Formats: sequence, structure tokens, C-alpha cells
Amino acid sequence: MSALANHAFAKMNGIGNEIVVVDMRDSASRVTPDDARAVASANGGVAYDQLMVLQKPRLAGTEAFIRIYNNDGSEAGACGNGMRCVVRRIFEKSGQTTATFETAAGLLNCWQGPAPDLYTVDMGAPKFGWQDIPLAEEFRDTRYIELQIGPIDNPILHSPSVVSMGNPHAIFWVEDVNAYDLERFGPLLENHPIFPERANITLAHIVDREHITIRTWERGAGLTKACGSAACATAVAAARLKRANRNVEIALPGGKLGIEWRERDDHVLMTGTATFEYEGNFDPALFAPVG
Ligand SMILES: N[C@@H](CCC[C@H](N)C(=O)O)C(=O)O
Repeated sequence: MSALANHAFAKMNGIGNEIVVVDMRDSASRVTPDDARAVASANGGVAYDQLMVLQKPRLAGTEAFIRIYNNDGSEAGACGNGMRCVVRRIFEKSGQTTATFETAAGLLNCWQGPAPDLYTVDMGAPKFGWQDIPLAEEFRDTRYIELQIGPIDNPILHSPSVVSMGNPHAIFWVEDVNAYDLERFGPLLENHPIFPERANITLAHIVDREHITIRTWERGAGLTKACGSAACATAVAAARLKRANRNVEIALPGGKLGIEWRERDDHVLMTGTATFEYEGNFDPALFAPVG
């Protein structure tokens, strides 16, 4: 039986990004991809984009090691919106206002502020090298790469910027983010052979040097109302192209995020709200073997 059977969870969202938080710091068990898919089951499960599982800290000075699961059971190195939900949950229980967490992508410093309902996550430094993203072949300049879909002489989407924010992102620059069938093109691009670990696919429109609008098809989760790491990746990619400032507001279908690409240490700070919806315990029937 899964370690998640009867376990407590909190259903939250980060500006519409559907998040489930599970605190397993008292257990040595590991959530399997099957467990993660079972939680998302349409039959009595909890619909989510990411499942944030807190495990015992591995490093002194950190609150937890966090495993991040997409609803297809795959694991991700980063989830900005999920981190704000974890931070709110932990801070409300402990009274803390700052904390450091570890994920597969490294250490994340988090704090409450600059207003009481806002949480900021230091998402670390972006990576631009083709092997870091990763891409399947060498591109010396990842501000734009050769990739397109649609007719060769009249592509529908082309020349994305690519960035790793602890997870792979491709950003296609467009005039209207709602003018494309992202549910159709998202899966094709997510699974394109140029991305050996798949990729999160974002459509981005630069409104002015301080405002960008995006929509994202998430690797392993599909169309979401918000993707925090995509907002960070977009802000950084726009600044790299000298088309935006290092401090921008990103509008997503579910709400807004403030993103600052800090000059002094190259780190990306993401600020936004986190919303608690309800809590419960997982129904053990979700994890019962089939047949
Ligand atoms: N929703 C997230 C990103 C989740 C991970 C992503 N689907 C991946 O597999 O890389 C966010 O807010 O950053």
C-alpha cells in the first residue's frame, strides 16, 4: 500500500496553478510515479498540476527536501507556484517568515513579503548553455534557436528562446498569446526531439519593458493557469534580448507575478500570492492495486 494512503494533504493553488502539498517529513517512504498518478485520478482523486512532497531535510539549515511531481507521474526540478504554496503552509503552521528548502535543482531561499499576503522565492540563477537546458544538439546562442512548427516557408511558431530555471523552458515570442491552439501545439513542442528531457512551452507577448503576458503548456501537466518557473524563464529571456528590464510584471491566465532578475548575483526572485483551498486525507482506495 502506498505511503500516501490516509496521509494528510492540503489543496492549494499558486495563481491558479493547481497544487497539492503533502508533508512526509516524518516518513522515510518515497512517493512513486504510480502514487503521483493515482492522486490525480479522475476517480475520487485530487486534480492537480504539481504534487509537492516534503521529505526529511538532507542538509543542515533546510526545512525539507522537496520532491515535485507532475500529474503524469514525472518529476520536476523546479516549481515556483508550488514553492509559494509550500512556504505559506509551513509559515502558517510554524510562524516563520523565512526558510530554505532543497529541491532536485538546488537550494531555494524563501520569505514572506513584501506584503503579508505575498511570498517570494529565490529561484536561483538561470542557465543558458545548451547542455544545461538540455538540448539534443549544440546551439552556441540560446537567445533564439532554430525550431519551428507549421509550413517551412510560413511557420506558425518559430525561433524560441530557451532557458533552464532548474527545469527546461522554451519561450515563443508572439503578438497575441491567445491566438494559438496551445493544446494542440504544446504536446508537439514539449516532446520535440530537440528537448531530450521534454520542455515547458510558453507563448509570450512583450507589452512594454516592464510588462509581459504569457500562457504555458507545462511538461508533464498540460495547459495550466500559471507556471512560475515559466514566468521567470520568460523574464530572463526578454531581458537577455534587451527587450525588457530586469524587473517585470508577468500576467498569466490565473494572475500576476513580480519577477526580478537580480544584477548582483544573477538570481531570479519570484513574488506572488498562494491560496489555501481545503485539506483532507487521501482515500486508500486510490492506491489499491487494479484487478
Ligand atoms: N508549475 C510549475 C512548473 C512545474 C514543473 C514543470 N511542469 C516541469 O516538469 O518542468 C511552476 O510554477 O514553476
